[in-house]
Amino acid sequence: MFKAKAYSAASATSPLVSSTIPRRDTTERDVQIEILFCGVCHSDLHHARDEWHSIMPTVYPCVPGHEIVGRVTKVGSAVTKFKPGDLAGVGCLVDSDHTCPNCQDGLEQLCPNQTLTYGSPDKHLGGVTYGGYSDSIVVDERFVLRVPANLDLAGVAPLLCAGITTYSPMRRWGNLAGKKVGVVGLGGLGHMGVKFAHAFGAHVVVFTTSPNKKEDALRLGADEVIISTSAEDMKKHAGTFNFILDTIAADHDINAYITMLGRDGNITLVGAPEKPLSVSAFALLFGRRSLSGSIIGGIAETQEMLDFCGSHNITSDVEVIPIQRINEAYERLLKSDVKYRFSIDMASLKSE
Ligand SMILES: NC(=O)c1ccc[n+]([C@@H]2O[C@H](COP(=O)([O-])OP(=O)(O)OC[C@H]3O[C@@H](n4cnc5c(N)ncnc54)[C@H](O)[C@@H]3O)[C@@H](O)[C@H]2O)c1
Repeated sequence: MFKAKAYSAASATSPLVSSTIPRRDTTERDVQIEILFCGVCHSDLHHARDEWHSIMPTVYPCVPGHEIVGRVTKVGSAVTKFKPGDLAGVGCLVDSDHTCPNCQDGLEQLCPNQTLTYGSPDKHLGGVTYGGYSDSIVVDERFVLRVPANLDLAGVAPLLCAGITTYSPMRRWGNLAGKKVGVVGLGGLGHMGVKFAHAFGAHVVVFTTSPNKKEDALRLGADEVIISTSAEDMKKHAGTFNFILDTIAADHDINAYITMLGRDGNITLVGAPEKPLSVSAFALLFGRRSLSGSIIGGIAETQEMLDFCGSHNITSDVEVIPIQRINEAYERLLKSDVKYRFSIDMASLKSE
């Protein structure tokens, strides 16, 4: 075991502060990574403030962060995929049972015995797992991703969660080329959804409550923008979408978006608001529409997404911050005041 530097929260109402955490020594299959950048996902904030208490209560102290990119510093004797000096990525998962039907199908994100990067029981050290707001992490090589060398690393980090979370459901819903695809909420996930839908050849429409995001949405790859507070705008597009990705982090009227779908259209929820949403049966019945959920993606698919980003030159639009500004970043995230993801430069932790 060794000590790593990290930022942790001691309770749902305390700020994140500088601390030290234990990390395990590399075992046979492990890769030790010096973390260079870690994205700030809205899930980090939900977790740090225990907003998902009824589903998965937070154990304190907690260290969030599951959009990790770094450089390998050490590998165990049985590691074959990585060597010291390689770039490496880690997303939301660091282990699974490898034997359940979901794992067998490469869907580790659905494994009932998965280990999340933060907040899961730590099989090695006891306590819970600690995430990427830290200078290092030790992970089983099966959960470590190869990072394309041509991409900006600060912008790569968010691909490990925001990227795969939006890529996976769009891939699952088939060939989107020429289809009318909506993205609801232009935040960290939403802006990646726009980039992927555009790269897949869809006609991309962004729903946003903020008229000032219109220009950005078009720059990111949207073909049209709907200001969702305009009843007239919404009415014009009702019943015309093939697929909609809903990334909203807070309570909202999902029926307004369900009725945007055409026949057999699907709306997939990736946003995870604290409170249940109210769904109108009639909005689904008319048009034989469907509502689904999706959570990150499997490891093979995450690698596929990173390789796709490498060949299409796709990264997240980031504002790079030092770790010392993380609490302020959370407040700004709540006000949608970030274009479009904070990425923490972990070199800032060296001075702690
Ligand atoms: N399903 C998954 O695997 C997965 C993975 C990562 C994050 N998430 C969840 O997805 C959600 C979004 O995460 P993010 O990191 O993109 O957050 P974010 O804060 O960057 O973006 C959320 C967006 O929702 C918009 N929004 C908030 N309230 C709204 C409202 N009432 N009406 C319309 N728009 C509204 C905000 O303006 C913002 O653009 C969070 O709940 C997060 O926990 C889910």
